[in-house]
Amino acid sequence: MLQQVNGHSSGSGAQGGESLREDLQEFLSGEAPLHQLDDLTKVNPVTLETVLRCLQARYAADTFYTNAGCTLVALNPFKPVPQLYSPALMREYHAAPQPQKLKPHIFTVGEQTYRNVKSLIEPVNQSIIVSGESGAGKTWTSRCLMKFYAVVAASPTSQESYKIAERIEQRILNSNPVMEAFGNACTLRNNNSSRFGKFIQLQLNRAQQMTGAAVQTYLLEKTRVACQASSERNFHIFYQICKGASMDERLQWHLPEGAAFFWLPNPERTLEEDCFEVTREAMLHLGIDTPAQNNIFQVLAGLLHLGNVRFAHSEDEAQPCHLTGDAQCSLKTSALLLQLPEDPLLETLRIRTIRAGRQQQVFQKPCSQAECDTRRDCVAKLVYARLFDWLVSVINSSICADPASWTTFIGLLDVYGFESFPNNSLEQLCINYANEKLQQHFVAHYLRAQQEEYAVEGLEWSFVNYQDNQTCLDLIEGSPISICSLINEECRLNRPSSAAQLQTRIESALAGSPRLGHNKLSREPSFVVLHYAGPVQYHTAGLVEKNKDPVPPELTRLLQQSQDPLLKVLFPADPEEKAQEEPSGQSRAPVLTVVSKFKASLEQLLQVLHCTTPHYIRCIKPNSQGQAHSFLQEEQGDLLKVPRSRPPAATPLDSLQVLSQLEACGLVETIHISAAGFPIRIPHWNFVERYEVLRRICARTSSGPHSPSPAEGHSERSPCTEAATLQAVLQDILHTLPALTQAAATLGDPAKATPAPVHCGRTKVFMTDSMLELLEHRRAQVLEQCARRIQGSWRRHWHRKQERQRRAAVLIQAAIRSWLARKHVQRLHTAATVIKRAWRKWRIGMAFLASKELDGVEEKHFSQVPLPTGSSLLPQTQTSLLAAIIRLWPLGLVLANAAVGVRGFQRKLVVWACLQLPAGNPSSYPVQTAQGQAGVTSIRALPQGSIKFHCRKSPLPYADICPEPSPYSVSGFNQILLERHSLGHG
Ligand SMILES: Nc1ncnc2c1ncn2[C@@H]1O[C@H](COP(=O)(O)OP(=O)(O)OP(=O)(O)O)[C@@H](O)[C@H]1O
Repeated sequence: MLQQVNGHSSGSGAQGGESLREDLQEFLSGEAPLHQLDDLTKVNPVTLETVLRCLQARYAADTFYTNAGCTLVALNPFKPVPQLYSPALMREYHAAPQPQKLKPHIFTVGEQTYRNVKSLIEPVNQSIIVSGESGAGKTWTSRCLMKFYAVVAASPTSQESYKIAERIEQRILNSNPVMEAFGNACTLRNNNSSRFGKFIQLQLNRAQQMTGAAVQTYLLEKTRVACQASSERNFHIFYQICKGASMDERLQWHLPEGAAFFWLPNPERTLEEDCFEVTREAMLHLGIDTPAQNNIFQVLAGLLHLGNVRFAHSEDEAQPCHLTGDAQCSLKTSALLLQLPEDPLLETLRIRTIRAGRQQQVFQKPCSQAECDTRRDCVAKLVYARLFDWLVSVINSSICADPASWTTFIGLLDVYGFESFPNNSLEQLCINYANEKLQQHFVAHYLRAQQEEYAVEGLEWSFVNYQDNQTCLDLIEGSPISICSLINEECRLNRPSSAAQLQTRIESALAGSPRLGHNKLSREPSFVVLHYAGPVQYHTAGLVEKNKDPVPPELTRLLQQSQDPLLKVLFPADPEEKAQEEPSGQSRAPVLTVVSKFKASLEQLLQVLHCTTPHYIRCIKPNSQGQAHSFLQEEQGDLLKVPRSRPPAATPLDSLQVLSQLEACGLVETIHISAAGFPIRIPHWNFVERYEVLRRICARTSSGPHSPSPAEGHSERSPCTEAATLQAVLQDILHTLPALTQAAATLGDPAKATPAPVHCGRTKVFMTDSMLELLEHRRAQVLEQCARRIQGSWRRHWHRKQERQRRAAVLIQAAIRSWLARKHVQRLHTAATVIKRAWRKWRIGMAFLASKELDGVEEKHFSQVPLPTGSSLLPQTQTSLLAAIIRLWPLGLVLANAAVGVRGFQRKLVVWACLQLPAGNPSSYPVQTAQGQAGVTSIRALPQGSIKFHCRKSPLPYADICPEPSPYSVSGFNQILLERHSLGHG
């Protein structure tokens, strides 16, 4: 379903699909992590994948029990789990006010059954059906449950009754090792595999105390006595006696140490189940005393020796087969141990007795080697099967309470799971037939439970259209024609028919059955039955013979001759039995075939189960290696190791086995039943929360009775928590669904145009996968539209924001630039002011220095300079003269120091030009130079503007240099006077 949902979003890529899937997974499964989900039906949606994931997560968290509706799924830990089955825990579950609120456990089931019995609500009797494949933990579970009842159902008031109860419980518990020793064997799949089915009835009195028990067994695999698959073993008891017998017993039973027996393969393997002492002890508790035990073990030793009796092929058909090698010795020992006459034993094994004609004339015909082997094996199987039945009857007589002393019971059915091997025969047909029957029983019960849930939610059951496995049962056991009836008919007619003929008969007679298949690729004659757990191919070869399970009457007669006390009990000389064992072709009595016997016992069992309240425990084997910490998950096709450091130890084939177990135990069927109804159950609030978007979108296009306007819808959102509003919103969403399906139809998806399979219960919305798919698809569309709108708005907003930011940036930049410019100007201004101030200061300093540099006599000296002749010069003339002096001082200097070449008039001209005296008589401006005179050597101007005459030779290096015309030209501390004009005007 999730894949389908993903299919819609495939356009958005695998990643998008994955995220949607996770999102949906999270939504459907709620917040709880998978390993915390106590009930597999709460895994939403209930698919194989999610169920496997949940089981795997729980297994990784060392949580081995999980509910699956009315079923408990038990994962085999394959390791001792401390305190998981402790008496303290038993008492805790027993004392809990609501044990179902504790963690799922077999004790929850145990306690539930116990309380049901106490409540006396019909049907009072309870049954627990423990199923699963070999090695999944059925026997373990049954054993633990028996211990649980032994603890909780034993609270007698008086000391005496306490002792009685304790003795009974001990006997019940002791029946386990005895039955396991005789009925269990080491197989490829389980070291302690039960080779029989059993139903244990724990009998309770009015005070719900365990007063006794009864065991019923089904289909013991007796062929194992004489025939074991390679790498497998015979029943445990044979190994126990060979390994555990004392020296005396070895002598008594002719079991020398290291003796080899054909029927004792792989004796070197030592298992914990090979504990002879435990078996003997338990037998003793059950009332089988030591002599009786010895008798049993002696017979078993006799059978082992019988297995060593080997026949050689006889060239002459008229002659019986000879014995090979040590066979004679083995025959002798076997006859001795079985207390049978040796010769009749050999003769019965080698010669067939035939009665023919009206007179019932007796003919004797030597058997072929194969027939001899079959007859020898038949003796062993017959003895062992009867011994086993006898043991069961002894156990029953030991543990069974007086019918008047018990009123109710709790039944424990430990039944072999569904089997499908490469080569399936009558045994698998019977086992799978039983599983089909139990599955039908389970389905009826599960559907009833479902019905109850729907009723609680106020839903009508008629929506669920589920076909159970009746068609398959019709094919197997139906009347008048079915597989069983056809096989029985072959036995009754006793006509020679080949395997191919049987196949043709079955196929032609049952051609109309939808559950009958045919494997065209199979070379062997076979037919295929489509079981609820998958198709199984049954080979027809040997089917009729196995069904007849013929016991030549002479073999029974022979065993009746035994002097052994046990064999005498097992094979009493019963005239009725004798008559029944007449050759079937001649007898008018109905043939008692394996199938008919099995069918009868199965019907009896189902009758019992129908009168009880059933409880189901499905045992699952997490891996085929029997390893702890590894769980195989089908989806990934590989080994999912809990601690990742461990190396992988299983192949993908194993992962298929995990899935097939889930199929075989009916878990897949449970899922299918869920799918036939409403596998998706979403609480109202969650539904509204997720799909409210649909309502708001659809409100624009359609106006349902509850559809508010979009604006209303918006304002309504917050009060949704109110129950009434929630209901209104829920109804609105549900009203949009027909429009959705219609839209899907117009878009050319007719599959989704079917009426919306959605039902609103009291607390949950129930729907099918397809509806969820449609809702999710529409939601994805709506979200996409919303996403587009959000993207558009966001882009617009973003662009506006960007524009605003750009403008702001420009503004900020301009402001900063102007601020910087102002700052710069300010700095320059400040700097200029500082410079100016410093400059002024410096100039003042310079002027001061300059003034100090000049001697202070000049002015005085100048004033004292004698006026030229004719001191009648006017002050104006004096000023002019002073100006001339000032203007001419450089020239004077030049001339005074000039080269010798300028003389006389030339010299005068130069002076004239220099002075720029007004035209006139130059002689009126006599020029005095310092040359040749001590006196003014330079004229300097102080910064203050006053003029000083330097009367002596200046030490300043620049005093002789012609000054620049610039008023700022400064070349020494004192300034060479340049302001000619100001001086002139001054
Ligand atoms: N709850 C458990 N805790 C620990 N180990 C377990 C548990 N259940 C089963 N096992 C282990 O798994 C093995 C097989 O279990 P068990 O014999 O009960 O399987 P089964 O389903 O009865 O097989 P079969 O049908 O062949 O008899 C046990 O011998 C035991 O080692």
